[in-house]
Amino acid sequence: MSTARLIDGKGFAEGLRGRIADKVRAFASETGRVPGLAVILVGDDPASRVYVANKGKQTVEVGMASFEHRLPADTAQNDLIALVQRLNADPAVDGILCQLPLPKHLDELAVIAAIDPDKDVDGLHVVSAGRLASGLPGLVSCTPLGCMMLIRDVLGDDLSGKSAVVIGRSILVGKPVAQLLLAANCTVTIAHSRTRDLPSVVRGADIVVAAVGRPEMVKADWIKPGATVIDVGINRVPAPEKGEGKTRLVGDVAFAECSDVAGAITPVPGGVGPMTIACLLYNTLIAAHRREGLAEPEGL
Ligand SMILES: Nc1nc2c(c(=O)[nH]1)N[C@@H](CN(C=O)c1ccc(C(=O)N[C@@H](CCC(=O)O)C(=O)O)cc1)CN2
Repeated sequence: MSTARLIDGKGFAEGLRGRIADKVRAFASETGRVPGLAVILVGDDPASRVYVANKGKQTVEVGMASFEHRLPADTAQNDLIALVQRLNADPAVDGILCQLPLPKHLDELAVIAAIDPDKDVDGLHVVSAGRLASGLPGLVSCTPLGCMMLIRDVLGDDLSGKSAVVIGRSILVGKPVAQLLLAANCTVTIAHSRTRDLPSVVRGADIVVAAVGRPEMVKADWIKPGATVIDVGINRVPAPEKGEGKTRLVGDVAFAECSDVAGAITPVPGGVGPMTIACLLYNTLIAAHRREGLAEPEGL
C-alpha cells in the first residue's frame, strides 16, 4: 500500500500562476506595461511544439505579453543569434528563451551565450550559472527552481543538514538543483553514470532528485524510508495495455514501488513538469521588476 504523500506539482503550479497573475497586475499599474516573454522555437520537434504552445498560453493567462518566434529547422546559427540580439535590445521583452533541444547543426551553448544574462529566464547562461554558484542574485533555471519549491512545500524552509542526492549532471537540471540544495545547506552528492554503487549512494539520502532520463531506474530498495523523492524524468514508453502503438509517460523513478517507501514523492505526469512553465513565468516577473528597478515581489 502506498504510504507516501503525493506531491501535487500540477496543483502547486496552478496556485503559483494565480499569485504571479496578481503581481503582474500590480506591476502593470506601477509601470504602465506588462512583463514580456519571448520564446524561440527552431524546427518541428513535436514535444517542443507542445511545450512552446503551453508557454505562450500560460504567459497570456497570467497577463504577460507573449512573443513567439518560430523558425524553420534549417535556420542558420547567425540568423538565430541575430534574432536573440534583437530581443536583447527590445524594451518590451523581459525574458528570452530558446526551446531545447535545437536542431543538431546549431550550437546550443553559443545561442544561450548570446542572450542578455538579465533576460535569461531559463537560467542557462554561464553568467546565470556563475551567479548561482557564487551566491549572487541572478535567474535560476526553471525546473530546478520548481524542484526546490516542491521540496520546501514538503519539508519546510529549513533544509539545513539534510542529505541530498541528485542523480544526473545536466546544465538544465542536475548541476543547478545541486547548487540550490547546497545553498540551502544540504549535504549534496551529485551521482551520474560513472558513480559506483548508485543504489547505496541514494539509500543515504533524505532528498532524492532523479534527473537522468532513464525510465523507472530508481527502485524501492534504493530509497531511505521516509525520504522525499523528486522525479524530474519524463520518458515516453510503450503501453501495449492501452492498445497497439500507444505510449505512456513514466519518470526516472519506479513510482508505484517507491511510493511504499518514500515519505513524499512526485508523480509523472503532474509532478515537476508543470512547475517548469510556472517557474518560467516567475523568472520573467522577477526579470521585469529588476529591469524597472523595482523591489522584487514577495509572497510568491
Ligand atoms: N529552453 C528550455 N528547453 C527545455 C526545458 C526548459 O526548461 N528550457 N525543459 C524541457 C521541456 N519543458 C519546457 O520547456 C517542459 C517539460 C515538461 C513539462 C510538463 O508540464 N510535463 C507534463 C507532461 C507533459 C506531457 O504530457 O508530455 C508533466 O510532467 O506533468 C513542461 C515543460 C526540455 N526543454
